[in-house]
Amino acid sequence: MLIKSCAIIGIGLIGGSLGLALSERKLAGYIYGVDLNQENLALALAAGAVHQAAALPEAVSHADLIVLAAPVGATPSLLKDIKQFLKPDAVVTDVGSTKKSVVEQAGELIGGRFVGGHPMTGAETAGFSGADSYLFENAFYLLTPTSETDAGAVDTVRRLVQAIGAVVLEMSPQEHDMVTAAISHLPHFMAVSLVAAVSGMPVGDKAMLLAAGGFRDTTRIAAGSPTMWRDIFLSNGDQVLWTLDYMRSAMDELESALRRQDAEKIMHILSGASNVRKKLPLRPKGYLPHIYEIVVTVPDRPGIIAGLAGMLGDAGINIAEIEILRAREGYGGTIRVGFATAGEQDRAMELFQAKGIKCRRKA
Ligand SMILES: NC(=O)C1=CN([C@@H]2O[C@H](COP(=O)(O)OP(=O)(O)OC[C@H]3O[C@@H](n4cnc5c(N)ncnc54)[C@H](O)[C@@H]3O)[C@@H](O)[C@H]2O)C=CC1
Ligand SMILES: O=C(O)C(=O)Cc1ccc(O)cc1
Repeated sequence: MLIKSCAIIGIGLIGGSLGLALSERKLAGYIYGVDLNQENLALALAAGAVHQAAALPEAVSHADLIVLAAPVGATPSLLKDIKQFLKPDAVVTDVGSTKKSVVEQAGELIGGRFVGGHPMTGAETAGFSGADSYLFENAFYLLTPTSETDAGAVDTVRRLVQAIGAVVLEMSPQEHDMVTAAISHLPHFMAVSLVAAVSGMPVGDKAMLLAAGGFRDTTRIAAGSPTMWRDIFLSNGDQVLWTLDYMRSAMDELESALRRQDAEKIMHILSGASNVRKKLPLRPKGYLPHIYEIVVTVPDRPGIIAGLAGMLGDAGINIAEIEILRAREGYGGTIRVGFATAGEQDRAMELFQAKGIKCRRKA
């Protein structure tokens, strides 16, 4: 056990997943859940993510660790609310998607015992019903201590984050907000704008009916919680606007090449993006062990994944990772299967090939 008593304020997707991860791994002796939403509290209690649903004063006054996991717009008033009830040596952290303003406010209100945190993992489903105790496994978890932050408090949060299976990266709140504006907030801005733009076109209704592949992939995150994303945009407005300047120049460049019918320039831009996209790491390379992968193409039939998993299981081959890369109704799917060793990868290839299943080694 790392923490005797913990209070999670906001027991939705992230707070709930944290509660599950802490309780299943027995990392916290007692977990209080605080939320305005009674349904989320009841679900969290029933699933064992918290031991007790409590009011904020009771939870905070007993807790050694307080985790703020409500949307970032609620954090400033929560910091004020918890201040008067904190035990003298309690550590406070948050999971919010933006860091600079929260870390500044927390520094003023709470001092060095606040450690800014941000798990780089999640989903577009809000609320406890989407909570998952494995959410943090192998995910980057950003911590943003400053020169004012207490080293012991950082150590407490770092050990807890590592214990739930995440990979800690430390950076300044300012750098955090620039990086996440680029890889998370700008993509969300673009996904939302893409949905709005296409819905507003005269062909919008028919286009939505046919939307598949590219449109679906590019807009998945637009289904995320409007409350959460409103707060993120408002709290990181300057950095999001800064990334939009880059976005506009990139779009202008492609647009002007198109207006000029400049095939060579268009090709150059497309190839450049294609090369960068293909090299995106699937997982934090260098932090986790190498995974030996194969890609399997199978018909779209009920039970097909269970069939593949069963064949591997019968042969004593352990699956380290499995991911559906593509699944189109009626067209079959492509599945990436990862193994811990090259030997298991070889044996899986032989097994599938012997059964006539289309597969290839992933480079
Ligand atoms: N959803 C995601 O993929 C990720 C979200 N985050 C951050 O995590 C935080 C929580 O997000 P989610 O769990 O996704 O949202 P959620 O909507 O699933 O959960 C938030 C919970 O906070 C509660 N809440 C709101 N105001 C409150 C208040 N004043 N006092 C107590 N409870 C309150 C809500 O009732 C809700 O149950 C946000 O700051 C978000 O930016 C960070 C990483 C990923
Ligand atoms: O659904 C996804 O792909 C996400 O990227 C989830 C997410 C949303 C907000 C964050 O601050 C971090 C991760």
